Amino acid sequence: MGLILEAKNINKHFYKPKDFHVLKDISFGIEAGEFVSIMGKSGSGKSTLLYILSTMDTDYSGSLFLNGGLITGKEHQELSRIRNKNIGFVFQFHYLLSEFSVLENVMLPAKKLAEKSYDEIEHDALEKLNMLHIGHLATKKASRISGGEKQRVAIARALINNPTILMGDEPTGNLDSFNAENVFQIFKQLKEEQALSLLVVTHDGDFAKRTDRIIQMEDGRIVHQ
Ligand SMILES: Nc1ncnc2c1ncn2[C@@H]1O[C@H](COP(=O)(O)OP(=O)(O)OP(=O)(O)O)[C@@H](O)[C@H]1O
Repeated sequence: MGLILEAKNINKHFYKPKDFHVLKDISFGIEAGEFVSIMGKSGSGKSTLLYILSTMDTDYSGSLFLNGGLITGKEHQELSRIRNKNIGFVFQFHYLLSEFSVLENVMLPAKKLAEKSYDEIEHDALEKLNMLHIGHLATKKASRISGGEKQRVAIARALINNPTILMGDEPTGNLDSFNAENVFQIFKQLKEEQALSLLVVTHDGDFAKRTDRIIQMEDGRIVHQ
């Protein structure tokens, strides 16, 4: 199968307070339907890499390809559209808008993309919520649901534009073991039933060892995969 995401010779420096070569010649690819985790000690560069791969950080050298097309060098607006359409992202913290309903939160990225009517987007959002077994929460305010439910809403929001890859930066980091397992099972199901590609930074060895491949980072390099 083809590569969904490919990084070639990614290097990144931080220049303040002094020159720090944080990512050192990172090259790897993710195949369609692959579930990959990134592990490594604190400070090894995992989040920095993930923000480049998710196109949120453009300050690096090297090349990034998404679905075979070169992403590196695209201007801001086009990049933002490519990201919104193709990449779902789940953070450690859910970042839901607390005064909005669950349904409105999930609909937001699709409204921004503006490719469908309001009714279609609402229908899609309910479908995602039902798939994650939280359809009954649709009209509740985001501030009124539990932590585990909030993370599932965040996943539904990340899926609303039917991305080709879902990325997560410690998506289970704030959750108790029950809810963390729930999130893992959702990711596994997305891979198995929808052939979604997943890339997740995690400190949780139990989570990582059940993914297809672990990318081990050390001091800004991939040392094992
Ligand atoms: N904006 C920045 N300016 C300078 N240095 C930074 C900046 N952001 C991160 N760093 C440094 O880059 C290195 C890698 O950071 P990064 O957050 O990618 O690590 P990580 O492996 O994700 O760590 P953790 O597991 O603790 O989240 C660290 O040494 C960090 O201090």
